[in-house]
Formats: sequence, structure tokens, C-alpha cells
Amino acid sequence: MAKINAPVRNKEELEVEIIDLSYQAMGVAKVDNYPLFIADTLPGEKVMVKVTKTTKNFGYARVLAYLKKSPDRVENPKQKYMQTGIAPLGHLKYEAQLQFKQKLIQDLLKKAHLDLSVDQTLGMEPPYGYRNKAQVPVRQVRGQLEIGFFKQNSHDFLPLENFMIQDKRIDEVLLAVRDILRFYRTPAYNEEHHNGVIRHILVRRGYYSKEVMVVLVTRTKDLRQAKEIAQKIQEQCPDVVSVLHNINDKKTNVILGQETRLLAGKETITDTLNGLSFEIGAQSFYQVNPVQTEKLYNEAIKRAGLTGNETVIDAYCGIGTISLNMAKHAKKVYGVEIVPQAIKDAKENAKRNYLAHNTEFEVGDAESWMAKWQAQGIKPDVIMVDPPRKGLTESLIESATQMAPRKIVYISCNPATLVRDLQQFKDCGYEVTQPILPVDQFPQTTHVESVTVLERKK
Ligand SMILES: C[S@@+](CC[C@H](N)C(=O)[O-])C[C@H]1O[C@@H](n2cnc3c(N)ncnc32)[C@H](O)[C@@H]1O
Repeated sequence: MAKINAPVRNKEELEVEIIDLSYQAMGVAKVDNYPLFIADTLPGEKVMVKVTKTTKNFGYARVLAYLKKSPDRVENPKQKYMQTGIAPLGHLKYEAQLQFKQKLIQDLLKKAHLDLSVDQTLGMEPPYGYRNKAQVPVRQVRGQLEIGFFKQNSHDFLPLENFMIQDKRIDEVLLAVRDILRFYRTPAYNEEHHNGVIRHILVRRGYYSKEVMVVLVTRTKDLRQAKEIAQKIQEQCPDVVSVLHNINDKKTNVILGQETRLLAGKETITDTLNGLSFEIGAQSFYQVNPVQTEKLYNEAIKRAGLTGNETVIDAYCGIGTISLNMAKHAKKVYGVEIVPQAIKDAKENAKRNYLAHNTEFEVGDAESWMAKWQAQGIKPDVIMVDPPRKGLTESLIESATQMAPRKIVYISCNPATLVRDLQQFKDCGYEVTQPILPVDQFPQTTHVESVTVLERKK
């Protein structure tokens, strides 16, 4: 890209038109080809802005006044939600959010000169109240214990009562727990001084089972009147079947510590996904949008074209949710995952669902296991990959394609690394044979999940 000298000065006020929306949900305007990123603006809007920062290649500005608003703007969304980062797309109509996610992939493909089509994003209704897990910070505000959220990239704490994208029942339980903690005068954590007691409240709820788990995360080893607090929680919320106490005494952003104690009820809750049963602990990884996860898995499995005779590899398998779904339709499924506890859970889940006979799970790096399986002469018909945001490595793509599966199904949570990896798959003789399908796993946010099918060139 040619070097540009900023045509605007810091603190300059000017009128601009928004022409695009960045992947971080910032409106984009151009001044003599120089991009300005402006929060809380949408394509088609005209705004008076004040420049807040300039760099060599782009700048930032903030809105002084809206001169023309977009018909896609949701008026009066609770401003707090956007600020906190809970719902950075909350100011955009849902239909337009789905189009934004489709376009984001389309634009990246175009940039990479990949001529591929992208289907409309598979959305959900209503696009709120979908999260089955909440982990909210607890702080003391004006002498009172509050639950809330931190503004994006800051330490500014905002008390909240309606979290918008969480299961409504989870919000009710959170408020009940907050009031019980107030009643017992339990001190909230103070980050600055690293004192106080309650750091976070974590609540999980089974979408089908309706079972609720509450985890009280404290800085201190002891939680005064812990048993009484747990009892009160269960009295007021009879659907809470598990109350746990987790200890995290570190100065860290990581929410849970290593030690968890049972205060009341049982250690885990159960839930089902596509009819399969899963046991979920305080620390377990479990997809947070159950409705869309079922759709995502079903679309991925449909595209894999399983008939019951296939050998399948599920790389990056987590607790085995996709592997077990596929095991119902395949001869044999091999799963690999780097987190040992997740593989322990995957094996338990296989037994629980009577699928241990045709599944094998390994702890380790997907890349090395792919090479090991290849050396053992395993010939997969289908390889499913669901990597973290950084995508696949070159050597994983090499080993996967050298095993010559008929199909590779790629579930991606980051379109940028997906597009990069598709270029390498192309060089290794695999082509995309169906339109890429975005599935909206996280409405009101900028996250883009998608399913892509690759097949070996004839
Ligand atoms: C996007 S999640 C997918 C989880 C699972 N497929 C699901 O749907 O629940 C990616 C998973 O890859 C795992 N992971 C990260 N790096 C890995 C690696 N090098 N080898 C194997 N697994 C890895 C993570 O621990 C995480 O569980």
C-alpha cells in the first residue's frame, strides 16, 4: 500500500460519509483515500466528527452530530451494552448484521483473489438471550455490591441488570445471587488493591435440561457463611442444582482459579445437544449458543456426506461434541485436542452416549497426531477441522491433504485465517465445492463463524 500522509489534523472537525463497517464494527469514512474509523456509525450515515488520533495510514474520530442516519440503525439501543462490548453490533438491525457477516467473508475472499461464493448467514430468532453461560465481574460501587461489565479495553466498571444476550433465566439467577451476597454483606473484590472477596459470579444453564449451576469465584480461600449463601440461592432458585466455590487468588484476567469446592447440590449439570447428553463442569468448554451450535454441527455433518461407512478425523475436537455427532453416522471417528481435561470429558461423553466403540480420542497437537495417524496407515474419508482463531498451520494442511480424504470440512471462527488457509488448500489440490456458509453463533457481536467444504480435485 502506498504511504499516505494524513490529510486531516488531530482535533480537526469535519463532515464525512460512512462507506463501510470494519470487522470491529467501526464505521469507515475516507478523506482523500485516508481511512477514518468512527465508533457508533453505520454505512450510509453522514456525521460531523472530531479527529481523535492520526497515524500514517489511518485515523480515528468521534461523532459530534449525526446529520443523516441509516435506516438499518436500531434507535435507542441501551448505549451501555455497546460500550461494554457485550453487543458491539447492537445498534444494527439483525438482518443487516447477517449481511455484514456474509460481506466480511466476501470482501476477504475478493482481496485474496479467490472467486468463491458465500451463502446468506444462517441466523436465529430472537437474536437475544442465547448465551447459556455468563461470567460477570462483581465490584463495590458507591458502597454497594454490583454485578456488571467492563467497558471494552478499559477498567471502567458499569453495573448492569439486563445482559441482553444471556439466557433470561441466567440474568434472574444473577440478580438473586447479587441480592443474597448483599444480604450477607460479602465484600466485592477490589482489583486496584487486590483485596475484597467475590471476584466473579459464573452461571451456566442447560438449554434442554434447564439445570442451573452457580459458581462463586473468590480471591480468598474462605467465603464467610458459604453454606448459608448456597442454601439461600437454592431456596430462592430451585432450578439451581449445583453451587460451587472457586478460588482465584492471582492478579490475573483469567476468571477461574484451579481449586473448586462443592457448596451444595452436585458438581456438574447435564445438557443435550442434538439428542446427545453432555456433563458440564465449572471449567468445561461447552459451546455457548446451543440453538446455533446444533444448526452449525448439522450443516457441517450434512456437508460431510456421511453414510455410516466412513473413517473420520475430527481435529481440534474439544470435548468431542462434533466427533460424537459424527460417530452416529460414520464407521469410526478419531478426535484430537490439546487440552487434557477436554479429552477426558470427550471419553466420558462417548461412554455416556454409547459411542465409545467407534470413537478414539487423543491428547496432543493436531498437527503431530495427523502425522502419526498417517504413519499408522489410517485413511480418513473425511477430515473435520475446527481450529481456534489463528487457523491451521501449513504442516497440518500438508499432512491432512497427504492423507487424501475425499472431503475436508472446515469450521472457522475467523474468516481472515480461513481465507489464508483456503489458498494453501488450493495449492495442495483441494477446492471449495459449495458456497461457504456463515452461521451466526454470536448475534449482536462481530464474531463470524462459517462452514466450508473442500474436495480433492479430480
Ligand atoms: C474452536 S474450538 C473447537 C472445539 C470443538 N470442536 C467444539 O465445537 O466444541 C478449538 C479447540 O482447539 C483446541 N486446540 C488449540 N490448539 C490446538 C492444537 N494445536 N491441537 C489440537 N487442539 C488444539 C482448543 O483447546 C479448542 O478446544
